[in-house]
Amino acid sequence: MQQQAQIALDNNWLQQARSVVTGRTPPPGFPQPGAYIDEEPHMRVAPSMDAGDRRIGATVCCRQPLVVALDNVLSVAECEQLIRVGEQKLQRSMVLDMQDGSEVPSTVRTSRGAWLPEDADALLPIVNRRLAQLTGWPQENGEDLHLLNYSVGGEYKPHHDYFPFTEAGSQVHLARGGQRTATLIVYLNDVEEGGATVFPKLGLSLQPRRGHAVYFEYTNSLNQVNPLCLHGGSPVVSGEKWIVTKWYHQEPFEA
Ligand SMILES: O=C(O)CCC(=O)C(=O)O
Ligand SMILES: [Fe+2]
Repeated sequence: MQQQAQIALDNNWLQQARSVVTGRTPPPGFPQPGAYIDEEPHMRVAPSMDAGDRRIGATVCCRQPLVVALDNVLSVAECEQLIRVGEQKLQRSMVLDMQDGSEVPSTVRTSRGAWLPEDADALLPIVNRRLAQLTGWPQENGEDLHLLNYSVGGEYKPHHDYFPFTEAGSQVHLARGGQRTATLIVYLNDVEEGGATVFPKLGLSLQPRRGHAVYFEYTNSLNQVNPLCLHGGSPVVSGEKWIVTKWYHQEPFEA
């Protein structure tokens, strides 16, 4: 009896949620009570995927939420070139202040970062096109690639890439293309020791390998976000770590 009432409540909520969802993006800040509802993943995963100018191998690490390990995303020369393009511009990494949405120096993220705008180098349009084809997200829904460099001890403590709907500071970011939906992290070098990308709630850990990548999805069509996608970059023990991250949004992203 108790259980039936619960189901009726959930269905009712789902109905309400669907009725407000018009087109692809629900109203900004639409509150999402209840558990995350799994949907068909956005990325069409196959063991060997056509990314336009090369084939990329994919291994599903987790189905719900979708986490995929990818190999051969960038060549050795491309990894080196992306580091060269961005290394002059590296700055101490920032995080969002959840009160006002401004960027503040982070203790959660001890790394240096730089944005790689599309016009920074002839390689960027090639890579952006390839990643869009691979993931199925329109290229314009992606932010510019973001380069990160961690030295020994550098880490990115477990966090979510989405903007919490309830935080005032998220609103300015949600206004630029809606919620983030998916993340692709490409490893630009092998890390001697440490530096794995970890998903503590999924029991997953991926060791950086040059040219390989990890991709994951965390927002559904009801505008809910999946807390199981908590992830972080564990501390580098020896060597250093270079990555580029691509964040995709529900709608075209306005820089
Ligand atoms: O360094 C990592 O492995 C994780 C990076 C990350 O979470 C991000 O760039 O959003
Ligand atoms: Fe992240």
